Amino acid sequence: MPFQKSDDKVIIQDGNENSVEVYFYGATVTSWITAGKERLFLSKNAILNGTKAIRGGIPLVFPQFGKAEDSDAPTAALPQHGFARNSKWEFLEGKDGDNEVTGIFGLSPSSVPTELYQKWPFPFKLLYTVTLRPQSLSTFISVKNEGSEAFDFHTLLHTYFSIPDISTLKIHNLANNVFIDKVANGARDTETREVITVNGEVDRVYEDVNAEAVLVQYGDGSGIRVKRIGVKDVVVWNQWEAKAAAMSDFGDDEYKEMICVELGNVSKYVHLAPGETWEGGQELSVI
Ligand SMILES: O=P(O)(O)OC[C@H]1O[C@H](O)[C@H](O)[C@@H](O)[C@@H]1O
Repeated sequence: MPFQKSDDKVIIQDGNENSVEVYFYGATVTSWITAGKERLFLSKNAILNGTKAIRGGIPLVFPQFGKAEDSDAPTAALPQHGFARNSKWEFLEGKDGDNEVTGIFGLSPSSVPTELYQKWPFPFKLLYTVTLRPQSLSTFISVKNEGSEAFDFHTLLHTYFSIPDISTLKIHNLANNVFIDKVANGARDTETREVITVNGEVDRVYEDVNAEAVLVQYGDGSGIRVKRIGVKDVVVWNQWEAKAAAMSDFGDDEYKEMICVELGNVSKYVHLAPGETWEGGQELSVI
């Protein structure tokens, strides 16, 4: 059976040691196993009962990344990262294809907690398509404006990768892109490094990046190729020691075992006219 559904999640398997687990809460992918190996990070302190966004895996950001900077923005009243990660999605369909297995999840306003939806009351339909192949995982979002006025949104796949050791991590293919440094009060700069290493807090939004894919590479040369499909920006985040210690749903030392490389459209809003659909996502493949 490729789809094992329980009350709170579905596990999608291809019968060849590859699987992906998706919680209905947030449609959060919490595990991706290829060749018997876990590729995503999920905190040992993650809260999985639907009372807080899941700390790890691939939480979905919509319709606001972070907090809106402009207090007049229609998303200004929303909590950090919007409401998609705090809503219970529907598992709409499972497809068992040739060499791939797909789960499709949906979110409509009626499933968003009322107190959140009333802060951004635009009619929309989100579809989230998760496709497992032997060496890769694709995750795609589509956003449809079902109302009679345009709306603006951000969206992001906030992927937490499980890594053996932050001290040997290398991130490739972000050179020559402009970034916003959230650790330096939003200062703008241009990345000069061909190979990014992480030895302290990092929280950067690389805008409109030039490379098709970012490589997340571990000390032994293996890693994940993170390919952009229809999305423009890449966020790199590791909260490091002090912030990790201050987070209730994150282990004190776990910052050494994870890196977030997040693809989406967050430096500028996507403007969506009535009746229009926007689509974008990522393909993660093992290197
Ligand atoms: O703690 P959360 O609301 O899940 O946010 C976690 C992180 O998400 C993104 O990576 C942002 O760039 C960070 O500034 C933020 O701290």
